[in-house]
Amino acid sequence: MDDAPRLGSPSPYATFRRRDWAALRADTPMTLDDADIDRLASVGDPIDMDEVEEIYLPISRLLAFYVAARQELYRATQRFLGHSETRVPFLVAVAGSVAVGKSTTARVLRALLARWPDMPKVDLVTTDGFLLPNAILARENLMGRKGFPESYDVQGLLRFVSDIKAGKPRVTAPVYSHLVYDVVPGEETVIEKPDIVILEGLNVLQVGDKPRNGRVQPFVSDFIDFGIYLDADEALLRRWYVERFMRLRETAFRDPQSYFRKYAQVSQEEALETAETLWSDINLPNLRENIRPTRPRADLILMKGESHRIEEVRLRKI
Ligand SMILES: Nc1ncnc2c1ncn2[C@@H]1O[C@H](COP(=O)(O)OP(=O)(O)O)[C@@H](O)[C@H]1O
Ligand SMILES: CC(C)(COP(=O)(O)O)[C@@H](O)C(=O)NCCC(=O)O
Repeated sequence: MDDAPRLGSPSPYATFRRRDWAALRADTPMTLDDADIDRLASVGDPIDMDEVEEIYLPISRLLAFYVAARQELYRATQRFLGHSETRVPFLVAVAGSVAVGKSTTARVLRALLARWPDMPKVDLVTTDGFLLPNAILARENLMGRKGFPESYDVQGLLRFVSDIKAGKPRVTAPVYSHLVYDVVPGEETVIEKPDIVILEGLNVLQVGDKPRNGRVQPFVSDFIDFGIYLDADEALLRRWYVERFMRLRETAFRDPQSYFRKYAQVSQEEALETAETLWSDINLPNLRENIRPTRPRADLILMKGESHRIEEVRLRKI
């Protein structure tokens, strides 16, 4: 991984091989069983008890320290201002390429954090709900740019995260359906009085555009308390994307409502070609131009190898 700062200054990250990271679990108890773990995996993204014990329990322990420390900082400001103390939700971001397995990571984290002894309320939101509807993307000639910064309602997403951090008791987000490949009109996710929100998506560590009207543009990453970047080599990501597409042909694409239903009918070769094209024309350029450049902004970088196993962990130490 190349996250070293320029000019020979020391890396801001401490790097761990899997075994060394696993030891940092210390005495964190395991609160999930095999059935929980099976339920949390996504299509084509396997996860097992070893992965939870060796990778995710140390992350859960680390996050407990971060949440307590962040809360103490808020309290300091509130005391200074003479305000009565209120809790401010802690925002965790999970970023990374399409098909890297962000949704599994986000779900496992949610399950672990929700079982901390103080039973925090943990909500999970994906940024795809803030994609512009297909009707607008088509009108703006952006259907081939889904997932790129210009395909999102950035202001809506920004309002959503700033409302959460401002302690608004009820915040809503639009909902995206992978099945119909579009935002679902009238549907929403409701977030009420969360302690922790996990925000998962391609763009959660991105920063705003160039200054406009003399003002620096804020972005979602301004509100993130802890950012995780899930990474893997491009060749693996491509393989996982294509394999998932071919597996979905046997399942989700058979649904008459599926945007990709045509690909459940065509030949294996034609479906493969489509998956390869979606990867090389949309998802790979987006990874290179907009997603991977945000990696050095993460607090924790998880590097996956074959079989989706996390082989290396980098933790920001400065
Ligand atoms: N065309 C599709 N039809 C149904 N489900 C899909 C489709 N594409 C992706 N998914 C599912 O949507 C979820 C999010 O996928 P993605 O945005 O690629 O992120 P990641 O793989 O990093 O979790 C995954 O659980 C995946 O299995
Ligand atoms: C919906 C996505 C943009 C991911 O959105 P996210 O939740 O990360 O904001 C992505 O899964 C996607 O559909 N990309 C478009 C190209 C494709 O069909 O693979």
